Amino acid sequence: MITIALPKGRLAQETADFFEKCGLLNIKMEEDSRKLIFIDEVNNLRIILVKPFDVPTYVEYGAADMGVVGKDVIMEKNVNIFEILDMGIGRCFLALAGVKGKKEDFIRKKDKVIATKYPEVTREYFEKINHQSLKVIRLNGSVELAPLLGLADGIVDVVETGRTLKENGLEVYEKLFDISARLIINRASLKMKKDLINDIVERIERGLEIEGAICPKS
Ligand SMILES: Nc1ncnc2c1ncn2[C@@H]1O[C@H](COP(=O)(O)OP(=O)(O)OP(=O)(O)O)[C@@H](O)[C@H]1O
Ligand SMILES: O=P(O)(O)OC[C@H]1O[C@H](OP(=O)(O)OP(=O)(O)O)[C@H](O)[C@@H]1O
Repeated sequence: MITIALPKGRLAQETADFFEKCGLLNIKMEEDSRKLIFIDEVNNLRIILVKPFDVPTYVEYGAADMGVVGKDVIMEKNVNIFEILDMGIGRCFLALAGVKGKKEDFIRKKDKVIATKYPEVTREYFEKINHQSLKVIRLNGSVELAPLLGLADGIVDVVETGRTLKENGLEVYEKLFDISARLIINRASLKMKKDLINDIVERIERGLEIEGAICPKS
């Protein structure tokens, strides 16, 4: 049996629909259900629902053989997993943003404070551009409030339509990375359950109508 960790939240429905389309989900997951674990006897699959930031943890430790998670989370958590496929869903981008019209002030400021759900990605980015004095404040959501209330000079956050930034008087200063949901695999499972995993990956690839990017043969 293969255990797949799917993210609760905004990616949940799209991922479940996609798996269904690939013939990989022969069970009904009621939207208002509180169940976190589902068995698909037909496909010999166990589906677990976890918080997006916990998907890589379940996969890294082998509690799940595979999982679906945003590239933003993979970058932030820096876990030892195998990222096999871009599923092309949950498209958005990570951006550095701040108060509209204040980008030049932001650039000139020496001791910058950035609020974000992605402290690691943020530190790495500012290191890469050789910015010396940075304070990162970790928030869990509504990050756009931080520059408005003087908590931070800017934010690093996910942008999809740009509506949240716009409605709060902010703008993108710099686009950092394109994001989409990825299929990730536990490294041991990749070896021990190679055939079962290859079968799932192939079905997903067929669903994506792409070729290549299959499990390494070793
Ligand atoms: N507009 C968007 N805002 C945030 N994430 C998005 C958006 N569009 C796509 N995504 C992707 O969806 C994933 C899950 O987003 P979601 O908002 O459900 O999780 P979360 O904010 O990490 O969870 P929680 O609300 O529990 O903190 C993100 O990691 C990202 O890859
Ligand atoms: O560009 P947009 O289409 O407006 O989407 C981006 C917004 O969506 C996410 O927030 P979410 O709704 O997950 O709420 P949160 O602030 O609690 O993270 C993200 O953190 C942005 O705030």
